[in-house]
This record gives sequence, structure tokens and C-alpha cells, in this order.
Amino acid sequence: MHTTHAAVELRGVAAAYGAATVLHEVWARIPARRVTALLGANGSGKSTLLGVVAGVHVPAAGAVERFHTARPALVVQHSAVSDALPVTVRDTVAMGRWARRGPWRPLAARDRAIVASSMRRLGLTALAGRPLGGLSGGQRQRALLAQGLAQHSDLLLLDEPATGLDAATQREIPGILEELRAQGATVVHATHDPEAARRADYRLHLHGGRLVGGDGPDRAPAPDPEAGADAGPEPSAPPDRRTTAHPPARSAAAHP
Ligand SMILES: Nc1ncnc2c1ncn2[C@@H]1O[C@H](COP(=O)(O)OP(=O)(O)OP(=O)(O)O)[C@@H](O)[C@H]1O
Repeated sequence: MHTTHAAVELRGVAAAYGAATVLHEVWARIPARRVTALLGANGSGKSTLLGVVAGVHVPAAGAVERFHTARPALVVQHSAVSDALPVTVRDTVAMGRWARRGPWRPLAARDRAIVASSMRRLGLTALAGRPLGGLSGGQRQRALLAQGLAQHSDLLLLDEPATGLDAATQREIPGILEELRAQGATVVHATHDPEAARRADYRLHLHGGRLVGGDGPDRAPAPDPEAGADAGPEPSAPPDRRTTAHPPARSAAAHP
């Protein structure tokens, strides 16, 4: 039975690039309206998993079920974006409204207000007219984050959002994620930052493309055994393997 508390459920998901399988049988439930940190070493599969959750990477096996209403907002790392894109910071952030307005359509006043406030939130107002390709890596990362905020999606997927940011902006990231959660969004972010991992509500730990653990915060609602649990943070085992589900791995979260 499905629980209304899950935003996304992954059931035995595998993902591959060509012949190389890089995610193996991932079973997990991502809690709605919570911040989940995705942890693991370089190459463990975090970005791929975010792509699968976003729907941009089609699983090679298994199923992904999304219970949210809006199109997911996926914020990739700035290094994944071409320098050659002839767009300004304002254009970049405005692209976050395309899902609702359609590409290159004029923005309504409300859209423009959202774009302005998203830029303000990431300290980009003064850079609004600058070409994206002429910015530093950290400034570009902030523009991509602002674009993600501007989407006003109820499922925000962030791939190492703090990478390349200066220390002051980095420190702001967990607070921004908590604000989004307070506004009702489900947030999943890949991170190598122990502090960001600690501040997340839930943590899921990948190793070698496998989900090897997860842990739950003390403030998590108690699981309802009848309802199949409140979107628990643990990797969710397939029904015939519930007794052998991976144990929670708090220590894994402490050492992302
Ligand atoms: N476009 C691609 N083509 C082929 N293999 C890829 C591609 N992208 C990622 N991989 C491989 O898939 C595996 C998982 O990579 P992924 O980027 O998901 O890991 P990650 O945990 O996000 O790493 P990082 O922390 O370095 O960002 C790695 O072995 C990587 O080499």
C-alpha cells in the first residue's frame, strides 16, 4: 500500500551508461516535505540517482513512482553547464519559469517577481545583466541554484549545490533548503559536506552504486506499520526482503 508521505519511491532501480550499470537495485522511499541528503564517495552514483528521480535518466530496470504534483526541479553542478550559452544571469534564472510559461515566452509580472526574489536570495541582483559564461564557477552555481528556486517546484533535486561557493554562501545553503522545506517542498541534495548532511532530515548513503544505508532523524514521525511506514529514510526493501533490509547506518552519514 502506498503512503501519502512519500514524495518518490524507487523500486529496484538500476541505471546504466551504455553497457556499464552504475546503480544496482535501489529500493528507497524519499519522504515528502523533508530534506534528504544523498551521501557517498565520488562515483558512487549520487548524480545518476538524482537524474533517475528527476526523470531525466531512464532506469535500466525497476520503477520510479513520484507522488508530487509539479515537474521536479533538477539543479546540476555548474561544471555541467556550457560556458558558451549566450544568456545573462537573469535569463538563466528566468528559465526556471519556462516549465510554467513555455520557452522564451514573455514573463508575467508574477514570474518576474519570482525571478527577482530568487536572484536576491542567492545574492545575484548586482550580476543580473552579466553573461553567464563570464561568471566565476561559484557565481554560476548560484545562478543555477536561483533557477532551481524560481521553478517553485515541490520536488527540488540539487547536485552538490555548495560546490564552488565561497564559505559565506556555502553556510547559507542548509538554511535555504530548510526554508524550502518549510514552504512545503521535498528537497534531495547530493553533498560531501558533513554539516549539510547533519542538518538534513534524512540521509541515504550510496556505495558503488548500491544504497548501503540510511538514517532517520529523531523528529521523524513514528512509522505506521499498518500503512507501510511514513516515508522512512531507510532504504526500503522489497516486500519479500523486508526482514533483510539494510540497517540504518548513522555512522555513514557522519562520514559522507
Ligand atoms: N555520462 C556518463 N557516461 C559514462 N559513465 C558515467 C557518466 N556519468 C557518470 N558515469 C559513471 O557512473 C558512475 C556514477 O557516477 P555519478 O556521477 O552518478 O557519481 P557521483 O556519486 O555523483 O560522483 P561525484 O561525487 O563525483 O559527483 C561513475 O562510475 C561514473 O564514472
